[in-house]
Amino acid sequence: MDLVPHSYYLCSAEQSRFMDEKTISEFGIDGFTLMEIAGTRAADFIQSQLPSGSHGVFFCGKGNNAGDALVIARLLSQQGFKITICFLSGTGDLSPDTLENLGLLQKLDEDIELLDWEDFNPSAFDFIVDGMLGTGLNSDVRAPYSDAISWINTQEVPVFALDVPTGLHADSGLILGTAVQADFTLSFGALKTGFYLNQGFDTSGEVILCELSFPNKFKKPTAALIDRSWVEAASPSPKRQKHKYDGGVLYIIAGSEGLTGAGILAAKSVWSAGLGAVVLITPKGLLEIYEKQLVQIIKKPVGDRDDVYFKEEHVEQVLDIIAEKPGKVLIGPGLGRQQETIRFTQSILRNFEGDVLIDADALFALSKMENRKRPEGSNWILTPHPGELKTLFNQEVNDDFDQLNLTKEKAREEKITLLSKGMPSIVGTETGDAYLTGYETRIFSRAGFGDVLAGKVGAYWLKYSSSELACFYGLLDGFQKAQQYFVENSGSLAPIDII
Ligand SMILES: NC(=O)C1=CN([C@@H]2O[C@H](COP(=O)(O)OP(=O)(O)OC[C@H]3O[C@@H](n4cnc5c(N)ncnc54)[C@H](OP(=O)(O)O)[C@@H]3O)[C@@H](O)[C@H]2O)[C@@H](O)CC1
Ligand SMILES: Nc1ncnc2c1ncn2[C@@H]1O[C@H](COP(=O)(O)OP(=O)(O)O)[C@@H](O)[C@H]1O
Ligand SMILES: [K+]
Repeated sequence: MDLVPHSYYLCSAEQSRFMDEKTISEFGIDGFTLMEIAGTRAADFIQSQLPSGSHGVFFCGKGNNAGDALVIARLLSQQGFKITICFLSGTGDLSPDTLENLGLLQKLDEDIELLDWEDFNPSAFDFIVDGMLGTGLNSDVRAPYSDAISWINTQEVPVFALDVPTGLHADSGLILGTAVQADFTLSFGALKTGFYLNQGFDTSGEVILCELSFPNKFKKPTAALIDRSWVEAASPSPKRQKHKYDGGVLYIIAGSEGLTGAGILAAKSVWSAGLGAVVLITPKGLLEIYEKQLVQIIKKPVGDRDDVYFKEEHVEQVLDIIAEKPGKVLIGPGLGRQQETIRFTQSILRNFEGDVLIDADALFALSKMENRKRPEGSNWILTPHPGELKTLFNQEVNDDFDQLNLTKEKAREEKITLLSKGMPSIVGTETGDAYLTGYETRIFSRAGFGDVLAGKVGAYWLKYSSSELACFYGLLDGFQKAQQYFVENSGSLAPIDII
């Protein structure tokens, strides 16, 4: 995580509490001051979104999340905003800092309306602030909080959730009973993993980080968000090549009868990522198809003219080809699941002492392999989709939070790089770190996008010699091209559009 700016860290509720407590007890900035900073930053943002004079209703619980809301209410009232505050649990049991902030608000002598939920009179407000529950959420949302959420979610004005939308679990992104549907979530001190997992992505709206003065040494994240800005800053400049083979060769072992499309997409994707040398290894019976489709790519046929899928008898020939020039191997797209192909794949994986990206049907073969172990000196990147992830590790994956934990655990245990695809796609590293895509990946859930991604990751692996950077660039490249496509075209995205 050393290369990642702290603003891309993703934390759990416990990690947020840890930073909070350490900053208060060890570093010496008290909780009241932190709340003032949080509220000030949030008020600045809200003010930037709305005309002065707007009327906001602030829903407050009894914990510190409500304290943040009261700071914001105080600051905005001084800027000419009209304020209504509605307490869901009254004011008799407020946390100490929240109570103190209520006192400050009352001293202002402004026309601020303070009431309890029972007295709340729904009327026309210009915006809503959710200060009900933050990282203190500990069970399914109870009444009357759930009633307030139902009302909020029928309103058409902007909803600003403080720290976490009420009802959304900060770690897992699961909704506990019900949750506020936010337009903006103003996250304090660190982003939360839950914004990007499970229902979090669709519940949090636009996420804005409001930095607090936590010393960096207290920041211990669960994962980090993949973003082009820091990925580029963290990358060495790729070596300039004099000859096409200088950067190494990507050998693609892909395709079988009926599944040549996967090999074609992967090969085109590698080529378009700018790699100098790509070699597609194919059973000889399919050569003609590839000759027509992949003019610029070198093809190396193995076996006989009537071979239309890989067999164990091709292993020697394939091992000789991939040993010809330094490079890496991408194995899997469209291989099929014939028993002979599975044995072929397993034999390659057992015997090739180099770097391999294992995708699609090669993952299936790997999951059926007894005593699977990387040969000495080789590095592996695995790119399973959720189904393949379960089969590979023989473990149930109930939701995205499970997927994140399993990806981290298995990448570390097996000393591999694991790009676990989905919404979000998650990269686990051998050092036990995890990285998430924070963008919409459901646009890629059509056949073929996995092949394109595998090709890109393979190409970037050669370009940057880092399995992690390869995954980041592969993912970001696809996303960037997809965005570009949507700007320039209408209609649904196809794999070929992002090559
Ligand atoms: N301290 C700091 O430095 C800073 C902290 N910051 C802010 O503090 C927030 C965390 O504050 P917090 O820990 O007080 O928890 P918070 O989310 O307000 O609510 C806890 C209350 O909710 C209640 N409750 C729980 N579950 C419930 C349910 N299902 N349904 C109904 N009620 C439920 C629970 O009641 P109980 O169950 O215990 O009776 C408890 O009283 C954090 O998100 C950030 O906004 C920022 O200001 C930055 C500086
Ligand atoms: N650029 C990208 N960013 C994030 N995730 C991606 C990207 N490209 C592909 N994916 C992930 O890969 C999945 C497609 O892979 P997969 O299911 O294996 O498809 P295929 O049918 O091509 O094998 C997508 O649903 C998405 O989760
Ligand atoms: K909240």
